[in-house]
Parts: sequence; structure tokens; C-alpha cells
Amino acid sequence: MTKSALRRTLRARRRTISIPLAAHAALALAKRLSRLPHFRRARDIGIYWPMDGEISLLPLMRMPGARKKRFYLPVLVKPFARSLRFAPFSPKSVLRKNRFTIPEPRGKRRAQRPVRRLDLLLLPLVGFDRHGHRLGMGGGFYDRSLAHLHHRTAWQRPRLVGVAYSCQEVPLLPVEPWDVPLHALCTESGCFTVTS
Ligand SMILES: Nc1nc2c(c(=O)[nH]1)N(C=O)[C@@H](CNc1ccc(C(=O)N[C@@H](CCC(=O)O)C(=O)O)cc1)CN2
Ligand SMILES: Nc1ncnc2c1ncn2[C@@H]1O[C@H](COP(=O)(O)OP(=O)(O)OP(=O)(O)O)[C@@H](O)[C@H]1O
Repeated sequence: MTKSALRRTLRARRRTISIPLAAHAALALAKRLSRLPHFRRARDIGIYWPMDGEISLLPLMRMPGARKKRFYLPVLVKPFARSLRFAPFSPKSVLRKNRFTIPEPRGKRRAQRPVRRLDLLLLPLVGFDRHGHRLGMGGGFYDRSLAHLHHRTAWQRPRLVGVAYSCQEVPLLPVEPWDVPLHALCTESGCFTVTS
């Protein structure tokens, strides 16, 4: 299957999950993530506003331990730059839809930070395999924003944890030269560390 056909199939699959099942899975994922050392050690955490059937990270913000964290949502930098910055996000934030109709926090550009100033980034996945390879929406937003992590050293930020429903697992994904490997992957039914 081509990457675009796979994207279509997996996006359609996650959109069929019922509202009660989705809520249950999101809570199970939040519990798992909140116990993860990557989460416990992080202060500045990039999440996303769920769209197109993505598993929600909003319950994570209400977990014990989350009160000491600062959460951020991705914002599109310029119409065609195709890279991301991260804007502070709390339940009080005023949001405005971007050109993909995804809500973004309004507010000063000064308050936003580049991805390298996050401790932990939780990435929405369209698909993943058990080697920890990731399939995204295909815009290259995350790959482009994370290009500095190609030459990874132990201390580099942020830690990258992909999140998805377990039904988004596929046997094997093609690897592209620009793919930036994840550190770990979590679904409602489990987390695993990616070994390279
Ligand atoms: N929740 C969430 N926020 C995110 C992402 C994401 O995957 N999930 N992104 C991850 O990159 C960035 C936005 N990237 C996106 C890339 C493609 C499409 C998309 O829906 N494409 C449409 C056609 C788009 C158009 O109108 O031009 C499509 O494929 O059907 C949306 C967002 C930043 N924010
Ligand atoms: N560092 C980079 N610099 C320039 N272009 C890039 C870079 N990384 C990725 N791209 C481009 O982004 C496009 C999308 O890549 P790909 O199909 O791997 O997306 P993806 O796996 O869905 O990931 P993403 O979530 O980042 O969209 C590709 O056409 C690729 O050429």
C-alpha cells in the first residue's frame, strides 16, 4: 500500500471509534502517559488539539502531577513555512482556528517557543509500527520542525513520544531519510520504548 492510501485507511479507521470508546481510551492513555518517566521529568510539554478522530490528550491535563506542568499547542508559523511553534495553552486560553480549522491559542508571539525549548513533545500519529516508525498527516510539519534532532545526543530536547489508538498499528512502515525517530510510543493499551 502507498503511504497516501495507508493514511486514508488509518484516518478512516480512527474516525469510526465511538464517542464513549474514544473517551475511555483517552483516559486510559492519560493514565499511562502520566506514569511515564518522560512525563514526570518534563515541565514544558507540547500536546495537540484533537482533530480528525485523533486520540485526545485533554484528559492528561487533569491528571495528578499535571498541575505543575506547562502545556503548549502547535501553531503554524507562516502560511507556507510548514513548520511549527508552540503556544502556551491552559483551559483559559482563547483559541482561534488555523487554516486547517485546528484551534490555536491566540496571544503574543513572544510567549511561543520553538520545539527545541520543550522538554517533551507528544506527537499525533496517523499510523505506527512496532519499530516505532511514525506516519503523520503528510504535511511534513513535525519532521521539518524536528530536523535538528537528526544528530541526536543524549541531552537534546525534546523527548518525542508518539500517541495513537492501538488500532493504528500497522506491521511495517516505510522509513524516509527525513524521519526523526521517536523515543517512545503510547496507546490506550500500552507504552513502549523505541530501541534504535
Ligand atoms: N491535532 C493536530 N494538530 C496539528 C497536526 C496534527 O497532525 N494534528 N499537524 C501535523 O502535521 C500540524 C497541522 N498539519 C496538518 C496537515 C494536514 C492536514 C489536513 O487535513 N490536510 C487535508 C487537506 C488540507 C487542506 O485543506 O489543504 C487532508 O489531508 O485531508 C491538517 C493538518 C499542526 N497541528
Ligand atoms: N527536514 C525537512 N526539510 C524539508 N522538507 C521535509 C523535511 N522533513 C520532511 N519534509 C517533507 O515533508 C513531506 C512529508 O513527509 P512525510 O510523508 O514523511 O510526512 P509524515 O510521515 O506524515 O510526517 P509529518 O507528521 O511530519 O507530516 C515530504 O514531502 C518531505 O519531503
